[in-house]
Amino acid sequence: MSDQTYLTLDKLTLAYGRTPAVKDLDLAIRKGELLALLGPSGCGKTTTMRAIAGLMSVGGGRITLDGRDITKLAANKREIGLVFQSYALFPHLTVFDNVAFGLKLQGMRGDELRRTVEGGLKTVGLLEFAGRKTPDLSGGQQQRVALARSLVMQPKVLMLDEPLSNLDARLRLEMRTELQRVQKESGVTMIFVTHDQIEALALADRIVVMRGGAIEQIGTPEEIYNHPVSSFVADFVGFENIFPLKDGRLVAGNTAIDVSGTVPDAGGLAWRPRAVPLGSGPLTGLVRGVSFAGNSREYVIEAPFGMVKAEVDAAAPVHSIGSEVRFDLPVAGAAVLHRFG
Ligand SMILES: Nc1ncnc2c1ncn2[C@@H]1O[C@H](COP(=O)(O)OP(=O)(O)OP(=O)(O)O)[C@@H](O)[C@H]1O
Repeated sequence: MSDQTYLTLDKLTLAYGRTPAVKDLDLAIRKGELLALLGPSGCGKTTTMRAIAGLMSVGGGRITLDGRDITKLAANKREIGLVFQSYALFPHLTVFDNVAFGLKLQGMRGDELRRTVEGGLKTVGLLEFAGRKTPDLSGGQQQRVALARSLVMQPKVLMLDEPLSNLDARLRLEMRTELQRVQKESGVTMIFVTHDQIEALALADRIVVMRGGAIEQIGTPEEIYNHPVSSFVADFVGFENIFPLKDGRLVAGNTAIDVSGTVPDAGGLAWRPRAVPLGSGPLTGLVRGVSFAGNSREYVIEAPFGMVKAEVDAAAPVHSIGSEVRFDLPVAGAAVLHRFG
């Protein structure tokens, strides 16, 4: 991956009629990067992707690809590939002919066509299926045909909209690894849209978390997972205990929470259940729920200021439902949030 910016969105503003969808979005994507657009439904991921692909007109701002302003360029001139949730394969054509389709339109024929299509099928591990009709393939295989069909066109950027959401859990895992491998091998710059944080964390080089048509945070999976900047991102990546700071104190409602450690000057603090020790500490609560999760046990504790979730080793002493338990929210184990709300 080069450090140079390859695709740039500059103050991009998008709307459907009078309904704004994306506002003043700035984003710089590097060549060869695998970038995830992550966020809840309606945050503007698909709209952003459609604008990059040239499928919707831009209300304001600029899109630059490989040094060229493509803001107003027709979709078919942008050299951007798209793989949709529904693979949109031709059912009456073989795998080979599906992958060959776009190349033929460009006038490629004969040996060159065969070599290119076979190369694409090899990349996605489907060479032996070249003669099959696409309805006779599994969902994951169809997805790979769609991927090969886009890859052989050698797009400057390949965009995938919820690429794994139609697959069952096992296939999704398999395709995740596959997508990552194909991206690294082909070196193509890839952007994928997802609302699944696990998928984004597992796959992407960098994640863009979107909220309400704007970027909430950009970072590596480690940065997003360990250092969410806001309560919104923390909540999205599985911090279940999130509290605001007011006047240098951690609070829930109007109640101050006694944490151990010095509270920083920030918008709030967040703990994953794993970071909440049980059995000792300055806080007390009642156990309202316990569930066994293999290596660990998950507790729901009712404290005077609200519910707290804790996860401890399954081998640790069990606290039964209804019992009082001591616990801690140690500042040292918290993610410090710049913004709350
Ligand atoms: N065709 C449309 N007409 C009017 N408004 C639209 C249209 N498509 C999307 N919107 C609105 O634009 C905003 C952004 O939608 P968008 O589809 O980009 O979100 P998303 O993050 O991709 O969501 P999802 O994960 O549900 O696909 C939303 O408020 C949505 O209601």
